Amino acid sequence: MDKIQILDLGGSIVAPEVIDTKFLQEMRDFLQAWLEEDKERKLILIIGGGAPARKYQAAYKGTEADPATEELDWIGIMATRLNAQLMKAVMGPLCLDDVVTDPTKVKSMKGRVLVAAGWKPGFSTDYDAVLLAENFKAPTILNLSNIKKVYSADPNLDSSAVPLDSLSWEEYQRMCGHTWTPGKNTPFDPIATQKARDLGLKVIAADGRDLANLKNIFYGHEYTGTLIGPE
Ligand SMILES: Nc1ncnc2c1ncn2[C@@H]1O[C@H](COP(=O)(O)OP(=O)(O)O)[C@@H](O)[C@H]1O
Ligand SMILES: O=c1ccn([C@@H]2O[C@H](COP(=O)(O)OP(=O)(O)O)[C@@H](O)[C@H]2O)c(=O)[nH]1
Repeated sequence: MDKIQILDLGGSIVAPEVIDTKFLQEMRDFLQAWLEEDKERKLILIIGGGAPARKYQAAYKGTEADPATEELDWIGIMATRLNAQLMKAVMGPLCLDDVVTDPTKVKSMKGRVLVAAGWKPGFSTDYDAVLLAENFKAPTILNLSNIKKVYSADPNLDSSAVPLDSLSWEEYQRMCGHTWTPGKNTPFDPIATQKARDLGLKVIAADGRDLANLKNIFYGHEYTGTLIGPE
């Protein structure tokens, strides 16, 4: 496991319809224990918009026949910032920096944990995670959301979709496309995908609520999830 770990935490994990405070506490305890084992370890947590983003975007969409894409993104960004502020508080003294809102400006951290939120319209927090991985020279992003694996198609729309253990960036792009729409539901967003591919990064997509599985990933044991890239 790398000394610096980039956790791209989907909003569905941090802020689902009802926030699961016990889960947040358990996740904090697990991450804290991992950090305590080695003084050189660090964590960057990038937090998605979750239910508040979708709820507020839906409210705005309800008022407009043709809602502005940028407004939808800004609403989503503000939700990521609220969720990130919550995560920063949950991490307590491990996190000494303010929540990051421009990933291009940050190249170091004071604490053991850095928490980041959305930056500007045009992509999701997956892209912000890629920019932070680039700045901190981390080769892998752990993308944690509400799915156990990436499937051959969206399993919620296609019942014949099969789970995949690994795939290349090219295969992933063929499946999830190249264009961005606010609130888009894909395991990794298309803009982030192109940048991750260009940088030769790896992404492990896994279920963020399964802490036993997360432990397996952190400690290099066999895990349930999908490896995308690096080719
Ligand atoms: N090929 C695919 N494999 C798995 N899930 C997919 C795929 N394509 C689309 N999805 C959708 O992506 C969703 C996960 O993305 P998202 O809801 O944005 O997660 P998060 O909010 O946790 O980042 C799944 O619930 C699923 O509906
Ligand atoms: O840098 C960013 C991050 C987020 N968003 C917007 O905020 C929404 C919620 O963020 P994200 O998709 O990362 O949250 P998640 O789907 O993981 O809950 C996105 O759909 C975008 O509309 C954005 O425009 N720029």
